[in-house]
Amino acid sequence: MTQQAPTLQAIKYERGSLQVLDQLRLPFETVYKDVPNSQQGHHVIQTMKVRGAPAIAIVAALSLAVDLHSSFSASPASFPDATSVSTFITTKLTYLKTSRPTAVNLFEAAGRLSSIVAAAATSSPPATAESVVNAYLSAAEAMLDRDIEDNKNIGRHGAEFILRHNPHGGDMVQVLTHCNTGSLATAGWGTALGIIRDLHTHNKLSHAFCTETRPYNQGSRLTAYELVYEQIPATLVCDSMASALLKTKKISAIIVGADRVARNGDTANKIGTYQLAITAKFHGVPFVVAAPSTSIDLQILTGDDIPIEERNGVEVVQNRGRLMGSAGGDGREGGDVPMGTVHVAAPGIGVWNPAFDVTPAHLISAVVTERGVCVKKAGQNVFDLKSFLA
Ligand SMILES: CSC[C@H]1O[C@H](OP(=O)(O)O)[C@H](O)[C@@H]1O
Repeated sequence: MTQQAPTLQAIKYERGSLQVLDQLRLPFETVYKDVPNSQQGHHVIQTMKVRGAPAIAIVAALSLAVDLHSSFSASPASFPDATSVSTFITTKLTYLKTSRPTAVNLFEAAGRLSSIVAAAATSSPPATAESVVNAYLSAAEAMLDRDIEDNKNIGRHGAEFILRHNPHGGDMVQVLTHCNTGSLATAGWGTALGIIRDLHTHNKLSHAFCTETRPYNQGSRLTAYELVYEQIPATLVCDSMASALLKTKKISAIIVGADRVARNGDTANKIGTYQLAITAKFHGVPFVVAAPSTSIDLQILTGDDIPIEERNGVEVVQNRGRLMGSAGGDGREGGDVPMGTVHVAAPGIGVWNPAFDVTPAHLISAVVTERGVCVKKAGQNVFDLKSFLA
């Protein structure tokens, strides 16, 4: 077994304090940004200083935890009873849910935390403001360890599946992944990248390929950073190289994350995922979606109903990186764009910038969760995730 290097930490939390690694500044600068309240939580999520479906939910919940802890500590009189606390929490959760629309984890967490708070506020013996505050803090804080535990299980289940379904045989695999699904998208270890970590830890990974993942470059800036940091054998490819890679290299599987999986298995994930699934099908390569069960939205029957975030076109026409020969970055401190942003497109051109696309279930080989691997029944083109999660 390969010695596990410490994985990067996107989120630093202790009661009363939250910091997030500013991912707009990676891989060139490691800067942690304080998140003292829900408004800043909304900001760091919306500007993608922190991103990744699980991380979005966790940072939203913990930004409210810090907000609630400091507000209650500073002025207990502002919270005369349990109802005043639950109203504060519900209002802030409603606001945090407006930060980004596609990743269902944020909405699942908000719903679950609201239920916990409502139960605490109506419990007997009669609830107090403090008892409801503590109920929220405990539930929000538990998300950190739970996410890491889920990701370790996803890694184990996914690695077993990929080794068992390697189209090239043998006990070592080469895989391709898209976007960033590692410690920078979660509380730690990661989902699709967690599978890669598990394979590497057990000496079953001969090589990992990652796409740059235009336009935000989660692959070249974040996944490549994680892989290099942990000395996992890896190669960066342009998004446009994926089909040529599958044609010329013995790729055992394509592994991706998910922002929202519909009940039938249709999956919304980073833009570019759909075309990877198409080329995987063409080349007979297993296409594996890795996500915690909190990314599965049983309320949505098919991918047609998944809201797809469209982001500002500036993210397409401006490239991110370090200006060569510069002191590093564009000189703006704490801006909402990555360091060294340069304009790379003809001024005046129109831009379409959907942040996600939907991969239909019939192109997906398996949905790997912390509970195990869901596959389609023989002859079926869709998954039955409701039964799988029952
Ligand atoms: C485990 S992260 C899941 C998912 O989130 C990423 O999107 P974004 O970077 O815009 O937050 C990407 O789609 C990942 O696959």
